[in-house]
Amino acid sequence: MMIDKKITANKKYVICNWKMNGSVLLCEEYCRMIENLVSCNDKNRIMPLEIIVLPPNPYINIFSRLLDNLGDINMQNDIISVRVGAQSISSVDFDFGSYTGEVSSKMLHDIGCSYILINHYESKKINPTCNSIKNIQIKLKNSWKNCLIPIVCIGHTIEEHDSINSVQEKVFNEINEIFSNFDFLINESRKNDHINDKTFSKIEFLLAYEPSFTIGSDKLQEIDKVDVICSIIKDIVSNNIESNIQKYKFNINMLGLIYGGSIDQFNIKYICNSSKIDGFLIGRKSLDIESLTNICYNVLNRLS
Ligand SMILES: O=C(CO)COP(=O)(O)O
Repeated sequence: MMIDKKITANKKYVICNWKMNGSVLLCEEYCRMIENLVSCNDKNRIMPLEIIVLPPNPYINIFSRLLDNLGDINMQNDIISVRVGAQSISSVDFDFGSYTGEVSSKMLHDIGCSYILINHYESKKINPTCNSIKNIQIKLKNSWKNCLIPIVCIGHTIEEHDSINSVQEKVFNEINEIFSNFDFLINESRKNDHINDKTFSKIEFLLAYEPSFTIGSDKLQEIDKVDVICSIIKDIVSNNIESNIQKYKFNINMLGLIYGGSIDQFNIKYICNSSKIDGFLIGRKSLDIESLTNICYNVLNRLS
């Protein structure tokens, strides 16, 4: 497998997955943190940082409104931008209807979400049926249809982790399964009344590599291994789905590869040095403003 250094996103990401945590107070604290980050940031940096916040659904709108109140924060400083997303969408293949308890991607787009987390290990554990490959593909299609950018999680278990070959096989199979039917998904996603070839010229997604045994465990995977696996993943994407998606103006050089699992304010200093990683998916430490600020500073200072 060749390591392709070209495949690097043109910005860096810190993705804050609150999981089933948060409060109005946390929304307010986040806004203060963002103000501080922007005001302290060196405006001459070349690599922009996008902070993506994924609160539980009841807080999405509150957080977005508080963010709006900050004014032109994203304009003042091209280097740091903030976007909001959701942690899950329904696998029901409709925008509206009698589906008690379900939330569609159309609704999430309506309240200002830009991103949607798909195929997260914890969601799969809690609700395997709703996260079958068929349902993941429905979620992908409906995200694109409603202009949401999917953050697609992939990973492997501790048993598979012991051999690079089994990791490679697992991530290869998972990526290929999820992105099989690509033509069909894209064509279906374009059936939205408001979207046609002119307005919907680009397919975007982020891939998040999260080994399941590192999630919530305080065990960061060895950085050398993360580097190797991230290279393998970028190779798999470029070898297997790039040709399929070129016609949809998907730019492989823009693919963001995100790493997640027990990132904190200490280990970020090391893992930040990886040239293969375009950003981080953070769980517990995204709830701790001091740690998160520290993580953001490290990403701003190290990744380039
Ligand atoms: O699952 C994760 C982010 O989506 C990682 O969670 P932790 O950072 O708490 O390990």
